[in-house]
Amino acid sequence: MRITEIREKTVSIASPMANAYIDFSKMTCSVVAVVTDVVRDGKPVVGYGFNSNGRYGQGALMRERFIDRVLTANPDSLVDREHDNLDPFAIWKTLMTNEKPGGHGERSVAVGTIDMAVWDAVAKIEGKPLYRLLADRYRGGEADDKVWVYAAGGYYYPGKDHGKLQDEMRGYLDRGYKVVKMKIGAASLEEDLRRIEAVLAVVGDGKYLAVDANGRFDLKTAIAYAKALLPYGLFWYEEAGDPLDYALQAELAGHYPGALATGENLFSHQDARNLLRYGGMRPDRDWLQFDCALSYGLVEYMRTLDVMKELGWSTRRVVPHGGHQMSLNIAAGLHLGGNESYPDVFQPFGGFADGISVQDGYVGLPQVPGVGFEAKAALYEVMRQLA
Ligand SMILES: O=C([O-])CC(=O)C(=O)O
Ligand SMILES: [Mg+2]
Repeated sequence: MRITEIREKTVSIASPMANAYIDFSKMTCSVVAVVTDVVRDGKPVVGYGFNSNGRYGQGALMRERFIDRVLTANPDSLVDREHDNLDPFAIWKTLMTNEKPGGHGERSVAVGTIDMAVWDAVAKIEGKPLYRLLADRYRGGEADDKVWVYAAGGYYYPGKDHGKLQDEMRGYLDRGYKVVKMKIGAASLEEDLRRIEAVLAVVGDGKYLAVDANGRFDLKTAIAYAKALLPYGLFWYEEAGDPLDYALQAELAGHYPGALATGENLFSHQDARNLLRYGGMRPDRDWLQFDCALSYGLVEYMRTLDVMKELGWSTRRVVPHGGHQMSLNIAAGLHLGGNESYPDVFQPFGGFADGISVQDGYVGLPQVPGVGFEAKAALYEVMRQLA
């Protein structure tokens, strides 16, 4: 049993929208295919992955370092004998040969994307949906059969007025979502409050609305927003300041008794541990948003979940960033609190399997082997072209 080839390509996920920090006019992501010599249903098993959004494609790193390490390793060293399958942990270790500690980012995206494709292949070889495999191996067989999801959008677009923002949010509620998320921080506080009130007029109550500042604010601005947001009783207030500014995050918590969320731009279990040690995050109300696709994949994600456990956090406090099916599988299989969803943006990568609707804010998973990419036709069309 061996990996015969790893292919990658960069695809565009460009759109005119912006959050408080970047616009997406040139955004790309990597798509990866891990081709194996294992045959199922008369065809070689191919695992697929992609790297979520926001960090651009990482094909150069894959081509220059990572793919070769796997293809030149002794194939027997990458096999999991106990399960007669590929070994994602051994492959991860091979990928990370001669990589120094620290400095997580870019390479964590390259590795996370390949790792996703490896797990997709592993679940296909085992003939199970990935979430089922994860529950069987790591949670005594107990999987969640549906996952809480919220609809993320509410971006700034040229010419987008409050009416269009309201239409967008109404569209999410019509499709079964209960909680929606919108961007803040690219307008003045006064204008953002008007946008928030426009959305509240649609969703009905602050508990159905989360807001995301994408790391834009300094401490003073973060606190000014905190004071203004508090009376709305929002679902969460996300990424107020720089993702690595744990002192800001901790100080902010002292001014905001409501729920805070952050973590999508932390790419290792060490960075996650620093957030939990020094960021003042509260395990009884706050939310963590680590995204495996950006942060060295599921192998590293399990280390992050271990760190959380050591520091007194339930896995149910994690709702990953990225709106992808990989995190949906991890959520269902490893008992996370939910998952982000992009019903409209980042297509065809946003959203979940075709024909599975969101009901009362929960979504089910397709019963196909692997991550479920084959059950999302528009996405599979992009992936299929690779292998
Ligand atoms: O706008 C982005 O970069 C995506 C983001 O923060 C989120 O989905 O929470
Ligand atoms: Mg965010």
